[in-house]
Amino acid sequence: MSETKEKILKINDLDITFKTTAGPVHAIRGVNIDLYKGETVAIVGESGSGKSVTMKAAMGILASNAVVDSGSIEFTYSHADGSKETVDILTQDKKWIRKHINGKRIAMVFQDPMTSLDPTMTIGKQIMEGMIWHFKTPKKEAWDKAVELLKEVGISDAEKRMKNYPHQLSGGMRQRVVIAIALACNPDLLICDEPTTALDVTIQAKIIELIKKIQDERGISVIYITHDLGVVAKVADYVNVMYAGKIVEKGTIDEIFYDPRHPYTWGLLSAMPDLNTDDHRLYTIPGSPPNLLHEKTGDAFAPRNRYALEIDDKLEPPMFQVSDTHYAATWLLDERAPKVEMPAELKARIERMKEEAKKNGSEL
Ligand SMILES: Nc1ncnc2c1ncn2[C@@H]1O[C@H](COP(=O)(O)OP(=O)(O)OP(=O)(O)O)[C@@H](O)[C@H]1O
Repeated sequence: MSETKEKILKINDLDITFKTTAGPVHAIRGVNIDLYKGETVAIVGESGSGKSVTMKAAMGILASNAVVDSGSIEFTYSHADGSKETVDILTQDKKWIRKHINGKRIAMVFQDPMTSLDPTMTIGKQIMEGMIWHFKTPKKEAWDKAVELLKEVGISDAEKRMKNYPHQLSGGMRQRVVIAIALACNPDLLICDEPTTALDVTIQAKIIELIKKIQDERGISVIYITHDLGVVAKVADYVNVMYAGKIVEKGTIDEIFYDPRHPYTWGLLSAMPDLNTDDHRLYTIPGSPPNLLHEKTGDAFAPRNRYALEIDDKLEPPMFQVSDTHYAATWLLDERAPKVEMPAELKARIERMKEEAKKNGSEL
């Protein structure tokens, strides 16, 4: 990538605790993420790892019991005249964010289109709404733009579809409408939270392709939140693996898939369905994610880690650098650690993935 990359989002040392009646829940612990124009970053991890809270913080829509202990979220967006402005989302009030950022500069596509669509409103109206509210676009112009957007997301008979209600469309079509709504105000950043989980496999692939195509054409940046590494492989330039509120490994897509260093990433990769073999016995990472109400000393992953060292119970591992772009928080990377290799089955699987990629002439 060139040196002139334009930074869109910089999440800096983010730390968030939720106040609950049972005590403080330390949900986000020192998260750093950088995102550049036109690139895609994936955040992957099991349920409860902190993916959604991180993204809600970036959109300024944290729950009212959230306390930001430290950090900043610098978002750079473009004005209509092309000029740029950078704000720290965490210091802006909610009203300002609703007016200037949400749905306008940062748009979101959620897992289930039915929850983001209003069942009582035609899809045309729902696409026009943001343009009219944020930009005071005249109705006729908003209508024409909405029809264009429906065509852009691959909906035929767009004029007719404008008058349909969500229940008159299939699941895949509804998600296309949600994408059209997200694009209506020409955002700089699209956040996709498990956008294909509720859809069947062939539709999933089509929606992923659509998001990619739109991203290329419009040069927008995308953050994918998912627990599905299969999706990550298809979409991401960079991957952040989260565990118990912390990024435990980050790297380019090739580094994470071909040279993973954290035992948790090994577990996630081993648990990925492998379409290239007949072996359908799926590996699962033993145990379950920690209860963040009870903070543990040392590495939060240690109780589930068959490669844990003695130090893991005492001291949290720092981020060890593997390359300019690749980091992992595991004591296994300390020079004093015994030499531990990833499981042999995973190694074999990675070799198969490489072979497959070579055959298809793609990077992954
Ligand atoms: N309002 C809240 N009050 C208390 N705890 C919360 C609140 N919101 C989130 N949490 C906690 O923060 C942690 C991270 O949650 P988060 O929703 O970000 O996980 P996730 O990785 O997005 O999971 P999923 O894949 O299930 O969406 C969890 O332990 C969750 O229980």
